[in-house]
Amino acid sequence: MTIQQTITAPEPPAPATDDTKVSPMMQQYLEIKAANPGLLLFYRMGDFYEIFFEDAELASRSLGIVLTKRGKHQGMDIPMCGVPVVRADEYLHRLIALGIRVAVCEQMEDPAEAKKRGSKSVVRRDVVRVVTPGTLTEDNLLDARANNYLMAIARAKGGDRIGLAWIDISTAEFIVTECATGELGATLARINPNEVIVTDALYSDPDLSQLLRELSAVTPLTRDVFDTATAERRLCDYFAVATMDGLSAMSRLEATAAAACVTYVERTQIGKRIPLSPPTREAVGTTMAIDPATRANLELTRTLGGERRGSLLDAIDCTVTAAGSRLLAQRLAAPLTDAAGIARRHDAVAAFVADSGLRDDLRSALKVAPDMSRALARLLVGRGGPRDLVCIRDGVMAADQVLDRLSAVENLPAEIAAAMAGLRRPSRELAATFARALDDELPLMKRDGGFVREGFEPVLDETRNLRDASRLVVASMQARYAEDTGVKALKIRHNNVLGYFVEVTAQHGDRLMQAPLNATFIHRQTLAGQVRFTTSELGEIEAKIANAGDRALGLELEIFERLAAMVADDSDDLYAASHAFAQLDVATALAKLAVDDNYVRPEVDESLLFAIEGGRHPVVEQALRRDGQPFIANASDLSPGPGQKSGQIWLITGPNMAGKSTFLRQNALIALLAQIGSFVPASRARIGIVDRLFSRVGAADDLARGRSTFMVEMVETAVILNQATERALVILDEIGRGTATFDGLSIAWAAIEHLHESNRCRALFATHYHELTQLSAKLPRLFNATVRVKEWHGDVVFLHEVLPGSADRSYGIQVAKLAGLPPAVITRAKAVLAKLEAQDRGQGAKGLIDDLPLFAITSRAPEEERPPSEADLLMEAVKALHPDEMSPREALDALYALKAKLPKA
Ligand SMILES: Nc1ncnc2c1ncn2[C@@H]1O[C@H](COP(=O)(O)OP(=O)(O)OP(=O)(O)O)[C@@H](O)[C@H]1O
Repeated sequence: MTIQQTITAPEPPAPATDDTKVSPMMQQYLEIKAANPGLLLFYRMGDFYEIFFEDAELASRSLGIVLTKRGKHQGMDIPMCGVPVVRADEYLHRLIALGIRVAVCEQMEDPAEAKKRGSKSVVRRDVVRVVTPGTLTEDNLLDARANNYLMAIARAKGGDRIGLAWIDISTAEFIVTECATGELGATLARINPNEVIVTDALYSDPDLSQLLRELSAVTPLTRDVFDTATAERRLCDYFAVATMDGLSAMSRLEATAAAACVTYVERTQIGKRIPLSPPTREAVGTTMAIDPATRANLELTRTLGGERRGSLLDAIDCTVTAAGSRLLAQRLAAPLTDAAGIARRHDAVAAFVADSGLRDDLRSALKVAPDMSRALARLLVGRGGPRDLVCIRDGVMAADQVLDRLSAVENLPAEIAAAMAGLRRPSRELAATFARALDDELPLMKRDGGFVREGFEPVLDETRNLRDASRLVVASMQARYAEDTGVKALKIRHNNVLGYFVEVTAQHGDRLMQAPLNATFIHRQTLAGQVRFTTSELGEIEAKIANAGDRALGLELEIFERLAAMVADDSDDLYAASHAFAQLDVATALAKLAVDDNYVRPEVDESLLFAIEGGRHPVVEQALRRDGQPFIANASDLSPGPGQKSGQIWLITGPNMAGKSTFLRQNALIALLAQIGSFVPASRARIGIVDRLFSRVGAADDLARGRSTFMVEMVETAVILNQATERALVILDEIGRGTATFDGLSIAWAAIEHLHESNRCRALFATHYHELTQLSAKLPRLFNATVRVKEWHGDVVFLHEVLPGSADRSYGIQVAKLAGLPPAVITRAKAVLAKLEAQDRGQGAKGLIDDLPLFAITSRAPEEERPPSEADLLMEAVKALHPDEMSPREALDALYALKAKLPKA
């Protein structure tokens, strides 16, 4: 869903006349609202964020909270609703999920301060932060297992190239790249940003609007954010450097997008500088291209129903840390295409497969290691708490543990050695200081105090003693007052309104209000059952306690800032260590998966091989295992045959439910797993790098985009036939089934010829059009395979074995019977089928193969070259006539001339 919020500020208030008087507070609200267009305003009033006008209506609808009224504006009621500050995160989370951006406006001074300026003065307020889906840092607003990307898309006027930059504030990642407009969809699908920013103009560009509107949140911004002329300067300012040359080489478009990202971050974080790594350029062509339809069809990170459960990622994710899970998802989104890089990852997995003790020890250590990167990000933007500091301390300590364990092993592969180098980077002194400074029990917020360990800072200890000693004084005072007044039940209590006060039950109240006790006890409040007093002595001690308490808190906050500054100084090294943890987590997790599910190391090289022995489907296998069912392993071989230069196409026929789709998908997933650096579910796999993966499987309507099932199928097929090259792997399942039989068969027929002659890629093609198997007689790289079933007393038994050959029938009626169609329908269907088959006998497609020349030949005879027909000539002659300029005689002659051109009967 795309939401471009058009929350408009209410009309600015008219000058105050008697009936349109605007209160000073409302005046302030309207000014702040007008300064923050397009944002829903959370306006802090005491313990609530209040929301007014149209914002209130939107919030009430979106959050299901009660809409009330508060006062009047220009004679009309002001709609209002409120969110308690303590629950604000929960509500923010829901608004963000709907793509609504929120400006949080806080009270910038104590109400008492405002009062000093006059009784009518309004508390100073300001927007301290804009909360948007792509700029979150709070743990409770983020999905721990997924990256949270903000992406900027820039395009030069009239150009075809697009500059992209994306950042994850919570991990400091900052990446830029460029692509052609046509590749934008695939790139967006790969990165899967949580928020995209574009110019207003791009947002309404007809070429891109469809694509952009399908994203979860798109924020159109004014042109200045994407201004190319100032891009470099804005980047230099952000990174506090004189020139970007030293940071990274970027194209102008990339720099424009990168600058848009930092400007947007600055605008949303208001006054806080978010630390980001300098932008790195994503190397073009180093990852397998997978278009959005293929990602969706293969259910890589979500099932077609939108769930994580049941997806490939869910099946292979054995990571034990959130950062590891995020890295695995990133790798799955962008499999590598260089054999050396892939081998490096396989080496690491292999080392952990071979040494189960090492694997288990590391996993146990990683399990308790905290998510340092997100704690780091919070600390760096000034939103961190004491628990984030502890997270850093524990992270560095965990790094030592992991290093200890790894140091005991010899000859570790390069990927693990690199991770170890990352773990060594953070300063150990920092961890030691933190260990001395931080208490065992920690409050969530730094402003609650009490997180610095006793003994760390002598001045703090002294101040705390003073505060605590004064508290003891209060206790002894209570005993003395009880004695002096003779009221045993006298208590000294504290609340925020009265501060410290003496409380007695109503029956003793009078005594304290009379001489001589009234000289000491000053009456403050009478409640139903109690009477409350203060004394000057109590006032003094209260001031002392408050002072000492305030000073202790002030000292603690100073210490907090000192520690946070140490983190900031060491942030690059801490990020490196955090990434190293994630790398180790992914490598050990993939090793565990390989061992538990019996995966092997694939042999990946630059060839065009694709030979899988004993291949299985990673997700279906796990599902069947849970039901106690075995998965039948199957081989495939799309490698070029002897004397051939290009890979093969397998045409798979077989009954419904036999396992064709499963077989197709498993081969695609094996290639993908191999290239992310994982072992694969097979007994042996030899794979020549796949640079592009295409799949067209299943059929689904896309009514939201106004496309029928058949249209979706054809659009996706068109992409494949237009783009697949020799290094691609193509999976096509039942092309043409969404239309009339002969249309479908013809399309499938022509598509196979095109794949074979033009694309020359490795491909798997499943179909129920058995006529297509004839094509193997003409196409040397087309190989027929079938999924075996057995017929048993009229029923069908699925064996799920893929073998050379072709199926003679689809057993559709037997499958329908299994599905529970009424017996009468089954009997009737059998009769109809028998009749149809008898009629069709001898007239099938067998003749076609001889009658029709191959695709390659037909394509060489373009339509324009045929001689004009008589109808064409006639049309030309009619077009040449100009009736308005003709005399009746000329018109009659022309009519005779036309008649003469008609073919003689
Ligand atoms: N190799 C296998 N081993 C065990 N069970 C399998 C295997 N392949 C498929 N199955 C089971 O058979 C079911 C049907 O498989 P699949 O959807 O791949 O069939 P299909 O031939 O594509 O059917 P249709 O032509 O009706 O679309 C799967 O859900 C799975 O449970």
